[in-house]
Amino acid sequence: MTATPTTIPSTGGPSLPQERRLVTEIPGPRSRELAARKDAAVTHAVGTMLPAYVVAAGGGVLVDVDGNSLIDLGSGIAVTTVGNSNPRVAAAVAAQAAAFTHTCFMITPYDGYVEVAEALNRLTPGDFDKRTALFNSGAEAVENAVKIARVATGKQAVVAFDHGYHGRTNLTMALTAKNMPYKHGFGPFAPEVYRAPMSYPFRDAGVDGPAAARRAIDVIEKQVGAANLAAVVIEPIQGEGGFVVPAPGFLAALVEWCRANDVVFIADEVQTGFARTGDLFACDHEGVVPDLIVTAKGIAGGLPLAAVTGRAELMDAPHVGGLGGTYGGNPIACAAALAVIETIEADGLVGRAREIGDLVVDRLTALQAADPRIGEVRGRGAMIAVELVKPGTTEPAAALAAQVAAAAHAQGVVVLTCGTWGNVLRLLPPLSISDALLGEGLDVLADALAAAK
Ligand SMILES: Cc1ncc(COP(=O)(O)O)c(CNCCCC(=O)O)c1O
Repeated sequence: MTATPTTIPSTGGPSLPQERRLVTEIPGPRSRELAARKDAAVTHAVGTMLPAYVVAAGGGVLVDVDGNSLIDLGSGIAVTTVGNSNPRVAAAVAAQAAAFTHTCFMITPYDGYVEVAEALNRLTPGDFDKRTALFNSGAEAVENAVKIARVATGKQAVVAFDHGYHGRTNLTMALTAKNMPYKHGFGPFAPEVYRAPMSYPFRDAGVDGPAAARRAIDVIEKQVGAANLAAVVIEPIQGEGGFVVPAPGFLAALVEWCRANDVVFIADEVQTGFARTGDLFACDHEGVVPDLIVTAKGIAGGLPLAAVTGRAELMDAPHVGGLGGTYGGNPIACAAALAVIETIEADGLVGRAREIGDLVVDRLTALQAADPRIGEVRGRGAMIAVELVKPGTTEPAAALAAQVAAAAHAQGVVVLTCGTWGNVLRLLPPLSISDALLGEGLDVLADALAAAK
């Protein structure tokens, strides 16, 4: 193993030097050695976007085994929203780990699970009686939201949307739109899952929200039938599908139709939840109140936790023992979640997400004015995307997006892509990032775009 560089920190959090520092090429020699070991030990089916192996993280940086300090514009896919190794989260995790690590809530319960449920019932949209169930991953929570809706309505069909993403389990693959890399070869998929057209303003040529909702409802009524439909599952802003923000009024019109037809409206806020979009939940932006809301990712600052929260009469529809799992609501993850919620409230992170969004959109919109390859800058809060196209068209430019992302990675900026066509650069910085570091990351991105052919 290559000699350990002197600048390897053992502690993360906001005390890490908030700088972009390249001491080797990215990835460096120690990362490359680890990547070789990964290839010999881990299936290649689990890919890695940027094989710079991390040793510490915090604020807005990731430090790798070679001593490089990278600007983090990905937050581990919208997870470390309050900052990696956030001090409150780290302390809560350490204290809980020292007390007990697991009992299985279904066997001998503990207060952390109840406190998280109480917080979610209080914080999620809707001023009605709610209940919560905790799980481990977003996909698991989406699966259980569908189980709940099916029992509550006595109906089986589920509708998801074009460009939607909901997970990698069998049912959530059926709900997910994009074949590669999520679904290819893994069928057959769960039955009774149908797809409706999404409101995608950049590609909708002037179809407004209500009209897009009528278009979707027409497909649902003709191809599924409300009498057969248990639930509609939708991301208020689609994540993996390209940060697609539906036109105003689309979600509200869908909710209204669901309410009138005994269809459960499930908001998948796995990627948009917990202050990411400049509201505590993306549904809050338009006053949309889902019947069930699925949360994960940002909920626990990196600890695996997910939740289904919703109307008590729906959540209590399954029989006792019908929901659960060994680890659901793990006590350490619950301790992390309570610290995350405290941090979001104490540090005003909803407002910080809006500040970040304004800063990012201003910079990217200025770039767009001079670069016709930028088809659209969109998103809300600290969930902003750039859709890249062939100049003057809406034709996706996936190779350009990949080239820009790779160039940014080489310069020590971690940026992700997404989108049905892979042509969307997405920015998901931790809300703990400084304006200066965020601005430097955007400078690198701008230079990478300018240099890309
Ligand atoms: C809206 C929405 N619902 C559900 C999920 C699934 O959450 P899990 O915790 O990954 O199961 C996601 C996860 N998104 C990132 C997946 C990355 C990948 O697997 O390549 C999401 O964004």
